[in-house]
Amino acid sequence: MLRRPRRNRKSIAIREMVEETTLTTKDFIFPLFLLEGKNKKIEVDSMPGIFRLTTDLMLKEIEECLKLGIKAFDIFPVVDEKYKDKMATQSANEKFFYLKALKEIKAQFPEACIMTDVAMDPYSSDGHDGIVDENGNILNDETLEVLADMALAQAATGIDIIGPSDMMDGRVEVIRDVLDDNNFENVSIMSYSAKYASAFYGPFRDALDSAPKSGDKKTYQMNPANKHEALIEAELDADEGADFLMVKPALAYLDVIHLLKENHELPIAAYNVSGEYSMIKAAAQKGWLNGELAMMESLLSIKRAGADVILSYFAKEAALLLKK
Ligand SMILES: NCc1[nH]cc(CCC(=O)O)c1CC(=O)O
Ligand SMILES: [Mg+2]
Repeated sequence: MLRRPRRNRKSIAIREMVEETTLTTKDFIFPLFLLEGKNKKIEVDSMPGIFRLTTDLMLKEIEECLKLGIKAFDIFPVVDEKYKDKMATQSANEKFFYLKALKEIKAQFPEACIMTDVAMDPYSSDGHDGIVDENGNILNDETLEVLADMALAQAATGIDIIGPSDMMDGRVEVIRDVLDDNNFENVSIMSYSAKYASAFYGPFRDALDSAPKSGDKKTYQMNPANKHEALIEAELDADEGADFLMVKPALAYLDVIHLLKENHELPIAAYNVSGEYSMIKAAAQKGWLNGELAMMESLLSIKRAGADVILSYFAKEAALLLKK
């Protein structure tokens, strides 16, 4: 035999030498769930090890993560039902707890990269990412105004990256315009470009209590059957001024991550979503698979597929392992 691929696997030294993909803590953005109030920490039942935190405790968590080398965080507010309405009004109220918290976090850790989510669902009494009319339709262009106000209010807190996750058409352009018109030309946009209508968001909707009150998100989030349509979404977002293109979820969509990486020069992000986290956690708790190995293999596969940036609830655990 002239060629024996096993020779390049014969020792750790050689295996490491020929390794094609290296996962590092710098790849991660750690999503965090923000609670109103003080000194409260509530675990998400369907996401063991993930907690909703009040601002004071989140500051401590961010400090710990920074020491581990995690430099970027995506912050999602848990909004009490009494603050929700049809127009997601509280999303742009500078006195509302989440905007005050963002300001505090950014002031305390200016070196941290703070990302926020733009979509109506956490603040909406309908639990949808856009405005719902009397017939249950999600209104695209009317929603854009709400998203622009929300993005501007978030930018005013000093955060670094706006993450539109709503899948309305044209929102990247509208957000870019409003940011630029208000001297926030240095605030980045990480667009959820190819965001699929996925069952894997279930635990996240538990965490925020943000599930749609009626219907589903299939008229705006993408059909899991479609790959080439992701190229249209990505091209539009790139043209409209996005700084990053995101694919979400990650593991069931590695082909889409690869496709976007091959076709775009912009950095590609992938969101390793809540359900992907919970599946591994649940199986590990049952002793059905080795949770640490499954976690690292999944994260590595997302990077190998072409992701430059990985949003993952595993970020802290993986950073601890990578440090060892
Ligand atoms: N638009 C809100 C939003 N932003 C991120 C996620 C999901 C993240 C996860 O599952 O971890 C969702 C849920 C949804 O679209 O229903
Ligand atoms: Mg789009």
